[in-house]
Amino acid sequence: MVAITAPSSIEHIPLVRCPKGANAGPQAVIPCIDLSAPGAAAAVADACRTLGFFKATNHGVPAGLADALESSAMAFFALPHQEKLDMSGPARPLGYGSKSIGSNGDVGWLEYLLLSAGAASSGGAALPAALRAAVEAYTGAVRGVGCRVMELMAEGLGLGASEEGRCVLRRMVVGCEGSDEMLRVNHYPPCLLPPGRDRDECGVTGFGEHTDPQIISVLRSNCTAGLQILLRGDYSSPARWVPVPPDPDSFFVNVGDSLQVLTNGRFRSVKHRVLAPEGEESRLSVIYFGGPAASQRIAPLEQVMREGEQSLYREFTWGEYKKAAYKTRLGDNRLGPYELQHAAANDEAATKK
Ligand SMILES: O=C(O)CCC(=O)C(=O)O
Ligand SMILES: [Fe+2]
Repeated sequence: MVAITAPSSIEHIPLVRCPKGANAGPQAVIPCIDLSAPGAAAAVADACRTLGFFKATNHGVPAGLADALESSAMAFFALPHQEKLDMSGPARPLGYGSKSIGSNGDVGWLEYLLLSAGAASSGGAALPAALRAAVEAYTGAVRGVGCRVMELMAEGLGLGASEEGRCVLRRMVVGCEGSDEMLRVNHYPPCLLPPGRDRDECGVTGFGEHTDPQIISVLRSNCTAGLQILLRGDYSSPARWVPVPPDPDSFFVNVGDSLQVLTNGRFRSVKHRVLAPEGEESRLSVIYFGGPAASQRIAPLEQVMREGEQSLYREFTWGEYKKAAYKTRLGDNRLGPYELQHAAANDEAATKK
């Protein structure tokens, strides 16, 4: 990625270009899972193993909740810069941020609000009343989707026989004292690169590539495209970025790094990024991040481990991981320092069975 000069018609910030990569190779099919269908748990587990990402339909959240949040968020983002800052404070990390993501030099073509979303949270107390009310109502509903998804994940991992097993993931996030739920509202204004040789091949980075560190993320956006996920490569094909067609009526679920560790690598966190919109319309996305309490130990769940299987990760607490994540760049492999070299031994043990 290369920093370039912004066109004079838009505010002068360092733009980061990235190859669009969207048209190379066949279109990827994003798994689309009806959360209320009989085979949902198996389909969720399959999507989490292969892509770490899927689209969830039949989720039961009334469209009005997302619409209300979208319109009150757009009204907020239309306010003068200083007013937005005064109302929510600068993102440290919670608050209003513009163009810079985190404190380590990552930039993107967006502005955002990052709010604590715990059941007892008073995040965003000084925000406009309509926005606060919309955030609260939406958070309650999307938390419900997260709960359903985490139960299906557990069931798909084979833990559904007992109440304890089925709820093991959900209970780390919802109804657990001190859990770390957050809501992020991202606004990407349109941004067209100046005419040039490679405008067709390159876009402007809205949100640079990364994995989400939590257990799960549940995303909903308006109709404006931009989100892409990285399809992992294998011996026969290289990794490639594929666009995720927007669908405001559905939610998109990401496996986060912590879930990758909790499942000892069975579920894989998905690398994703956003390209800034090039048409007339802004992209507005809202992401619910389900993270556990700071003291929660993140290590493979005993119930998922086969006999003799070794952990692929050195264990950590969510508090430690989050602190370490804030010190890294967006695109860094944050799990790297925790990886242990047991994959080959586990593969061998599995084939002997
Ligand atoms: O805005 C989007 O569509 C995705 C943003 C994202 O990945 C994030 O906020 O973690
Ligand atoms: Fe993300």
